[in-house]
Formats: sequence, C-alpha cells, structure tokens
Amino acid sequence: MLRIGLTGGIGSGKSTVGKIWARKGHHVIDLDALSRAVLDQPGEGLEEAIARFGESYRDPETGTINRAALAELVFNDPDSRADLERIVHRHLWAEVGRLEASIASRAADGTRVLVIHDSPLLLELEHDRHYRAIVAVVTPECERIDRVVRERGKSCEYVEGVIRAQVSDEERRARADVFIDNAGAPEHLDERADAALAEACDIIDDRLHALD
Ligand SMILES: CC(C)(COP(=O)(O)OP(=O)(O)OC[C@H]1O[C@@H](n2cnc3c(N)ncnc32)[C@H](O)[C@@H]1O)[C@@H](O)C(=O)NCCC(=O)NCCS
Ligand SMILES: Nc1ncnc2c1ncn2[C@@H]1O[C@H](COP(=O)(O)OP(=O)(O)OP(=O)(O)O)[C@@H](O)[C@H]1O
Repeated sequence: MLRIGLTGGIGSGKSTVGKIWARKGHHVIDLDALSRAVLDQPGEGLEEAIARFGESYRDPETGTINRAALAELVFNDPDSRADLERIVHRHLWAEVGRLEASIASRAADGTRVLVIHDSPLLLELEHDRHYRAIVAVVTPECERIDRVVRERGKSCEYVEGVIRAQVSDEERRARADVFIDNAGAPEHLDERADAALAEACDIIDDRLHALD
C-alpha cells in the first residue's frame, strides 16, 4: 500500500481537494471526519473524553460531546489538547487500519494500491515518514480565517486558536513535496488538484526506483 499525505491548515481547502480526488475514484480517508465520529456518537472514545474532561462537556440534548466548549478549552490549553488527542487518535487509527484493510482486500492481486490520508495534523504529529509523498494545500491565513468565519459561523478568536495549535505555512512549505496554492477563487482547482496528484505519483515512482 502506497500512502500519500494531504495536509493543510484550518480552512485551507484540503478537504475540498480530498473530495475532488475521491470523486475521481481515489481512496481518500478523511481523518478529520473520522476524529469527529469518535466524539459525535455513543461509544468508548466519547466516554473516555467525558471521564477526562467532566460531565459538563456532555451536550445534554445529544448526550455526545459539546464541541464548542471542548474547542474553547483545548485550543487554549496544550496539555488538555494533548490528552484529547491521545483519547481520540487511538480510536481514529484503529478505524484507519480497518478501512485500509478493507481497501487492500478489494484490490486485485499484484496491483499497486494508492491510499490518500486527508490528515490535518500530519506534520504536527511528525508522521512524515509514513507517507511516500506529502501534498500541502496552502492559503494565506487571512483568507482561511475569512472562510471559516463566513461559512462555519465561527469567531475569529476560535480560528486563531486553531491556527496557533498547527504548524505554519512556512513549515508546510519546508516539509511537504507538492503544493496546491488555494488563494483566491477555486477556479481550475480540479485541474490543479489532478496535476498535484500526478506530481506526487511521479515523486513516488522516483523514490521507488531509487530503492531498486
Ligand atoms: C476540539 C474539538 C472537539 C473541536 O471540535 P470543532 O467541531 O470545533 O472542530 P473540528 O473538529 O471541526 O476542527 C476544526 C479545525 O481544527 C483542526 N483541529 C482539530 N483538532 C486539532 C488539534 N488537536 N490540533 C490542531 N488542530 C486541530 C481541524 O483540522 C480543523 O481544521 C475537535 O477538533 C477534536 O476533537 N479535536 C481532537 C481530535 C483531532 O486531533 N482531530 C484532528 C484530526 S486528526
Ligand atoms: N479557493 C477557495 N475559495 C473560496 N472558498 C473556498 C476555496 N476552497 C475551499 N473553500 C471553502 O472554504 C471552506 C474550507 O474548505 P475545506 O473544508 O476544504 O478546508 P479544510 O482545509 O479541509 O479545513 P478544515 O481543516 O478546517 O476542515 C469550505 O467551505 C470550502 O468550500
């Protein structure tokens, strides 16, 4: 199985790129979506989070996590964030393993299976070495803030808190292999996403040949 990592900061447009690739038939695993599922449905992960942070973080209507309250805490307190990541990521990676096994079992013998992880924290978690190539979506911070405030109804402070918990675009540029510049309107994003994926596949081929 060959893994490509797709990363980028909050509001950069990485899930939009992931969806473009998925629509074209590529296997894309959305780690943000899987993380949300851990706390948005009854189960072990939810109960572990409530045990760590307290019943006051349970939404009385849904019985699941109060995301806004937990966001307020963890994006202002690195120790709480590290604890939450420890809880959520254990369940998340177990699910990623199940999905990859299912993809591998459906592939024809001897074919090369390409799996893309849409992984917001790939660089923060220092997972670089698990990927044959890394694609980063980069968009100026002010545009990212504007998108999330406008389209998700979040406050500027919320977005800035998340940005502080993530690596800078400068670091993304230093550590990723391929870049998709998503500033401005999303014109021709499909074509640019295709070109970036082709470039990542070429890099993988070169790296595999170098091992021969
Ligand atoms: C704190 C939580 C409850 C806040 O939920 P909320 O609905 O407000 O945000 P959502 O999950 O949609 O994420 C918003 C943005 O924050 C980013 N983000 C989420 N968790 C983190 C984190 N631990 N560090 C840095 N950025 C993060 C996401 O990639 C996204 O860009 C939630 O983000 C969470 O459970 N985070 C821990 C799990 C995690 O690490 N997820 C990232 C995917 S691996
Ligand atoms: N070039 C663009 N111009 C304007 N809006 C865009 C552009 N690209 C994506 N968007 C919109 O910006 C928002 C954020 O995009 P998306 O969800 O793909 O980002 P993300 O990097 O996955 O963010 P997060 O990590 O916060 O989930 C979405 O509402 C999306 O439709």
